[in-house]
Amino acid sequence: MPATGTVLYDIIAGVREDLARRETALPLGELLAHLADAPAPRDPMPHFRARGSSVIAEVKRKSPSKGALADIPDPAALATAYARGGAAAISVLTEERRFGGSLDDLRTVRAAVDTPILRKDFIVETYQLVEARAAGADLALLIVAALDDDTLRRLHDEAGELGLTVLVEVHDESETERALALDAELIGVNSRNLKTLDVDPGVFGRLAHQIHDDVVKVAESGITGVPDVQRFVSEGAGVVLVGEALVKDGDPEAAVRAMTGVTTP
Ligand SMILES: O=C(O)c1ccccc1NCC(=O)[C@H](O)[C@H](O)COP(=O)(O)O
Repeated sequence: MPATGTVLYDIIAGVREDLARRETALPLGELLAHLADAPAPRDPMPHFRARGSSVIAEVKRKSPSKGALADIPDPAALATAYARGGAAAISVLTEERRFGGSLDDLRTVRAAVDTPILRKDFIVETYQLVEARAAGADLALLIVAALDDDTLRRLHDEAGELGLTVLVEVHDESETERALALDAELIGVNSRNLKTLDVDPGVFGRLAHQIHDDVVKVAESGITGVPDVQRFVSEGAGVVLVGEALVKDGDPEAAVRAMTGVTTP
């Protein structure tokens, strides 16, 4: 649903082109057969609900806002470092054009760690949810700004039927109300406006007040270290999602460990 001319609109246009090619090469009926070979989905929620901050550590090579971030020639090695550092989940960007990711990255990470994996992509079709599960993902991202209400609810329900935990992502009050209407158990507040790329750390604290205490709140984007985690935890975050700071860190294992278990002072 994003307005034409926004970054999010342009990303989704490319996603739809790439998705159409994959669907032609492997029709949904054939893809569905692959589900039988997928490992059972892992439930991230007990770790997310544990006392102190949990970290979703992201595999992210580049982005529209910052360009090239890290080559990541060995995503398995990075994911293993994240897991050793105590990551509650690993987010794998699978969008190719703007983030340099792929489903092969997700399959590689799946083979390397037991940690729950989030497929971080711009999901607009059922096919992408089935791809995620078949590749071994345990969570999928649904961006409220990218979907109308009917599609959002349908994809949310389909993801649950596939055994995927859904991270419903919002950036303003209206999108938060739409996420709450889904009875979402996991809501991510992205400090980054996906239409303009502006990052406002104040968004989380503003929207957290709208979100019920039984919903796990994830603070996403712009997190550079423990002070940012402390701020978001003090505002009600149970989970932080971190990409750039971790892929650029010389010791991602230690960086994840430092951001884990942070409680309000
Ligand atoms: O990161 C971007 O530039 C971006 C642009 C448009 C849509 C999505 C984008 N990022 C996806 C994310 O939400 C982040 O990868 C994630 O929250 C981690 O953010 P960071 O720690 O700032 O890399």
